[in-house]
Amino acid sequence: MTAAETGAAPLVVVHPDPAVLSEAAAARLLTRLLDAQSVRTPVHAVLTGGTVGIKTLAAVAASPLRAAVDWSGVHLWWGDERFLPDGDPDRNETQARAALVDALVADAGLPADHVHGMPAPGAVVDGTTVQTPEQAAAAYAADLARFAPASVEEGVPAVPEFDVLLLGMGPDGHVASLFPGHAGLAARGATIGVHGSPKPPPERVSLTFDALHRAREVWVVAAGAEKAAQAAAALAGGPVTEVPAAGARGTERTLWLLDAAAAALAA
Ligand SMILES: O=C1O[C@H](COP(=O)(O)O)[C@@H](O)[C@H](O)[C@H]1O
Repeated sequence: MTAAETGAAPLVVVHPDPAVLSEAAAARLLTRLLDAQSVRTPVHAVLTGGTVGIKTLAAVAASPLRAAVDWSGVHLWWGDERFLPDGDPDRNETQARAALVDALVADAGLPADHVHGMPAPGAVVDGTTVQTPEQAAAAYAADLARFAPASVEEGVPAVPEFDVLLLGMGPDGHVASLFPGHAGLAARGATIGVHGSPKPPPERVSLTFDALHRAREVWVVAAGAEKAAQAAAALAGGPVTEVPAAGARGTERTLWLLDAAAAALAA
């Protein structure tokens, strides 16, 4: 089975513009966390970088509904990270912290140790200094494994069954840091170190498709005419080697949340 045939077929929701898209995605994310908390705790959410991803977090921060979530029972993860020093403004974590995460820790009861950022260069993890994307990826895989179900099938990576996993999509069709033509598209295990990213910075850390596919719900959020061709190609089924977003699938639901410009070429 190919990545594009794994999991739930995509459902597309189109919003008129990026502002409404971000507000709607934020409302949907809060509702998803609430619904998940009604059946289990803790719940696990995977955040994304990118334009709409960060705007969505800012909309969560501004929403009165965020008080309805029990943040003490939420774990936050990232789908990918730029391998840059801690606090660098181009890190997805830095942007997410500024938009939402730091405020949740400061005043909404989100425990600081529930914020699972991908290790930056120079971070010390279990006594070892992280110097390469591969070392960061291995450390992140170990953290993910702490929250995996007690038993997983052979070949399935030890990661939580994420309740919701957000992904932005680049104009080249990349999701997380899984880029067209890169060997990482076929990587096994939970995480990979990435070199030679066509979008700066060149070094990154990413979840693999195997890990993304452990999410109950995968949501691709994208806006703008420059995303339209790859959105249409992904929704038409790939191939994943050329359009990685085609492989973004959740076990229970795959949602594409687009603005009208990004959806313009989709059938
Ligand atoms: O580099 C990245 O880019 C994508 C998409 O970003 P956008 O600004 O074109 O929306 C993002 O999803 C990914 O997390 C990030 O590392």
